[in-house]
Amino acid sequence: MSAAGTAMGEIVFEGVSHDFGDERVLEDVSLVLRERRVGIVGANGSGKSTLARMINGLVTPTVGRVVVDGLDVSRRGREVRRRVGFVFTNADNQIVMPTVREDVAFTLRRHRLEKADAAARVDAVLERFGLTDLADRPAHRLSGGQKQLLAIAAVLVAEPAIVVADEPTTLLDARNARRIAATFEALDERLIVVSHHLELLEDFDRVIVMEGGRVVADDVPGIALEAYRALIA
Ligand SMILES: Nc1ncnc2c1ncn2[C@@H]1O[C@H](COP(=O)(O)OP(=O)(O)OP(=O)(O)O)[C@@H](O)[C@H]1O
Repeated sequence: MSAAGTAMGEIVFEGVSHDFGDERVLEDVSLVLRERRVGIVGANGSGKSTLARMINGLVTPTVGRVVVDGLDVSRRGREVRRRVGFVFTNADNQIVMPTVREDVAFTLRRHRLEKADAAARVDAVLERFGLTDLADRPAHRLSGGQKQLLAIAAVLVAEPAIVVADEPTTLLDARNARRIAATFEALDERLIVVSHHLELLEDFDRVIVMEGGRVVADDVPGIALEAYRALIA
């Protein structure tokens, strides 16, 4: 156990509530996530993104605490963010460099890699996401789905220990959604995915169902997704 009282490899929510102004958007969430792939589902506005953003300290709890690999996210955000890669829903928010290749390479700027090693890693990730032919294109002129692929590539190139992805497949066609599903399947990194695309989560290890800021189901996908389908029917 670490000094913060939680083990390495765990993401822990301890009695977490969150208010935006007068609105309570998360209410007393306690979770210990140890599984390799965890899905989060729920209706619009149920608190999924807020929960996901807490894992790398983009949002800090009003009450309670979030601890990642023994690090309290509210106090050690910078260290946590080195371990947790975050893929945003709106890929435009994540694109920072002019071209596709430069944008992916930008993630590695502080990794102190040899130039050739960094270039090889960038090339490999571009290939993996079918972006090689687009490498020198202006990133902002890609299609919405291509931008989503770029956003995921730009996070994975750093090989973070944990990947949190907030609705990463909303704009993807069926082929690219399958590409992402296969990529997630093959990832060694731990993965937390918020999604309305329920098939993506069917092979996950665990699915959490949010409703009105609370966890209302938390189980293997077969059971949790059925509970969610019943909830929204
Ligand atoms: N930065 C913010 N400031 C104020 N209110 C916010 C902010 N972010 C989210 N909220 C509110 O918090 C509640 C939960 O939002 P959240 O984005 O976590 O839901 P969600 O389950 O991810 O929804 P969706 O499926 O629509 O993305 C909503 O009522 C939303 O309006």
